[in-house]
Amino acid sequence: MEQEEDNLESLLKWAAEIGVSDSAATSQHGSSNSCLGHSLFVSYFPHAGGRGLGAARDIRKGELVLRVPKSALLTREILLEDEKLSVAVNGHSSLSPVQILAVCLLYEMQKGRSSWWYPYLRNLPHNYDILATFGEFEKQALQVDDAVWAAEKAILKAEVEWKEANVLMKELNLKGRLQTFRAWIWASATISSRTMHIPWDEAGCLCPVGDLFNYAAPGEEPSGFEDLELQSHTSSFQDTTSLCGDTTYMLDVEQLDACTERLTDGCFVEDVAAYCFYARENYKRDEQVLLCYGTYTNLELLEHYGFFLYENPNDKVFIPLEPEIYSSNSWPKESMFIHQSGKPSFALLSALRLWATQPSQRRSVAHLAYSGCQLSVENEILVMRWISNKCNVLLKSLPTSFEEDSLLLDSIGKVQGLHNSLELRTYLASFTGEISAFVEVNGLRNVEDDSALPLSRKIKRSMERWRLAVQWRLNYKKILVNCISYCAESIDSFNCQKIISGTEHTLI
Ligand SMILES: C[S@@+](CC[C@H](N)C(=O)[O-])C[C@H]1O[C@@H](n2cnc3c(N)ncnc32)[C@H](O)[C@@H]1O
Repeated sequence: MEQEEDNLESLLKWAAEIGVSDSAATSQHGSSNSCLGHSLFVSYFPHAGGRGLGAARDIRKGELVLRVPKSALLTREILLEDEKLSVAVNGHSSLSPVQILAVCLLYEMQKGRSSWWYPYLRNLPHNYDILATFGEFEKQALQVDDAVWAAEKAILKAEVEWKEANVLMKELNLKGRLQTFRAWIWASATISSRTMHIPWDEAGCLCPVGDLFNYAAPGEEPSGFEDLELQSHTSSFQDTTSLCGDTTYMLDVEQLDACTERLTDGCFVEDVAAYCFYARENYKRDEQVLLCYGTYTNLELLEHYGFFLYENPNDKVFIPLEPEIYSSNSWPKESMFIHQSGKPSFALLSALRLWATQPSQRRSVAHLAYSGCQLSVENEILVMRWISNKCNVLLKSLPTSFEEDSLLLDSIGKVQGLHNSLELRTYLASFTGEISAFVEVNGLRNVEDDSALPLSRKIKRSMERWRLAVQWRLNYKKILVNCISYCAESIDSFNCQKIISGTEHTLI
């Protein structure tokens, strides 16, 4: 712990020396022991990302809170100034920019203390929980086909990319441990979860100190109109055009445009040749200052960043639809889903209303369906029943129920609090099912009775990924449960309308 604090202190000192600053006054560069203190400080936020940045004072929305000069950004371009690396990389033009950045990163790690980036590199996380790190047990614990496939794809992609880069890593004489799949996953996860967009390199850059911001999802779209759902990634800067007051250190329109394109609250600003980070909202002193990395579902967050949000306004559940539904409308597939709240998306409702209409009548009501109108009480009840039934079938097709998962999650939480293999074995002895399978898979069944050794790091990591998988599927099921309630409430209200109007066929 003390070592970590020392490492962090050296990082902040080094960053100050190279011009990273959270102060608008450029004169502070190089003189301070830390690049932070004016606007930000590093702290630990146990329920929102762990290590992150807090507000050192009250901060107004739109204020510049951190600037990282171009020379401090770790890019392929800078790392390839090393001649040996550059010559070797030149012979491997088939590797992607991200693969090359991964090799460059591992090559830089090999330099150890002699690397110019050492103060930064040694503060990088040692482990990640992105989908590509999931073992078979953890992958299956996701239960939902789409998620299991996403994990399989991510693992396969990492393996293929690693094998492709292997020749280059050998040529560079990387140490054995830096050539392993484990090291590759570490480098890929570092890139996936920490790089920021730069206009001149699609692999992005690592941004010292700037990569300490934890994530907040972009808020609701300003108009609330769901067409915006069709843009898979929206910017949290959309509503900052009304900024007022002292604009000296605030986002100007051009910067705003630049950042909007990049879809985050931070962007590279050419004029000042620095990565600039702006407050996405007003913060009170000591609150965590968050950054929007983009618009992601929970599965996407897990895939690329190794975490997800319990409350994610951009989470979605896709229910399987009959081919005829897809062919009877022109909505893109990805627009037909259920929101985190349980409400069917605009496009899903529109598509189902049309599909539930007699084929001979579809043409005449299509314009109403596409503009979001309900077609008739009967049609609406049919649609709600259909969605509710689909959700029920989907829930029943999964190996465990919402309630069972909640209990399991409690047990995993308790297990994570245990200290050694003996405690673990004793606690888990009474369990069957998935818990028992975890014990088996991790070889805990054969632990000696008197083993009071602390749990291995490997087991703790595996347990954390298992917890993530169970929590993810629980959130997924919660959306389906919410949707069933939403449909039931809608059906009740339509039945009331039917009674009042005395007819089943009126257009609403
Ligand atoms: C760019 S880094 C942010 C700083 C990071 N916490 C650190 O200690 O270096 C992104 C990583 O932080 C964690 N993270 C960020 N936001 C989070 C959040 N809201 N909840 C949980 N973890 C989060 C995830 O592990 C993610 O991959």
